[in-house]
Amino acid sequence: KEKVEITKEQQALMKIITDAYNRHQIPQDVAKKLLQDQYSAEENFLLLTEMATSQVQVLVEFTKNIPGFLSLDREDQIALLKGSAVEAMFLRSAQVFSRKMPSGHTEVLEERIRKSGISEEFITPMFNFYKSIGELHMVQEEQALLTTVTILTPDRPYVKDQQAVERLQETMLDVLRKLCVLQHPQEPQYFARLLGRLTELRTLSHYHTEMLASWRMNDHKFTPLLCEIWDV
Ligand SMILES: N#Cc1ccccc1NC(=O)[C@H](C1CCCCC1)n1c(-c2ccc(Cl)cc2)nc2cc(F)c(F)cc21
Repeated sequence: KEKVEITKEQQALMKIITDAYNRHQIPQDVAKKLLQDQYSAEENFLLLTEMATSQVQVLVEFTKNIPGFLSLDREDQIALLKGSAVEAMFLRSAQVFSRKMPSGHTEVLEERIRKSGISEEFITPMFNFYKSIGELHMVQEEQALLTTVTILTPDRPYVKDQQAVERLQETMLDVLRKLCVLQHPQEPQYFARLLGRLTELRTLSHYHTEMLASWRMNDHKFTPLLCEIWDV
């Protein structure tokens, strides 16, 4: 049984990523808002576009703290941000949904989201993903590294130097793998399960354009930044 050990450099890398991840979170907590009041489909859609717009802004700030990201080709940096923004939003939403809440709150939150305006066909795959993320009981370092691994996906559209991105992603995957072994010693397949969620995340993110277009209301308005990032 090989002894898994996180090196000093990997420890430092994990701290940089986790601190940046915790620093760059959206201030107002949408879950609290949703638990407080019931909103119309229009108000919920506006709330979503506001959340998603500020999410993109904090994502840009977060990536500046990923060691090596700023050394990538500038156009590749943009391609990675554009290619991962929707997945990062669903990953963040899943982490918010999976947070420990007072009993009964998660059920209320789920109900409010079910009734928010999203069309029926997307509710099940979305909550299946949220619950599968919840079952992993990730520690914050794992959440931060998983988001980083998602951002550093080499095969996003328009990435020119895929090898450079691959090298960065492999560095992060190595730390994440060791962390999983150390955090979940009884579950040798935990790391594989974690990566399997990224496949589910990519599938869910393919629906996002339809999810927005089918929001139960007319005249969907988007911010200029979202028009850039979401193919709407
Ligand atoms: N959280 C969060 C979050 C953080 C950054 C960016 C977007 C976020 N998501 C959001 O705000 C939306 C709200 C927006 C108002 C109407 C109801 C959904 N959201 C989504 C959801 C994201 C996308 C798409 Cl197409 C459908 C749903 N899954 C959520 C799960 C949660 F538990 C949660 F509280 C909020 C959640």
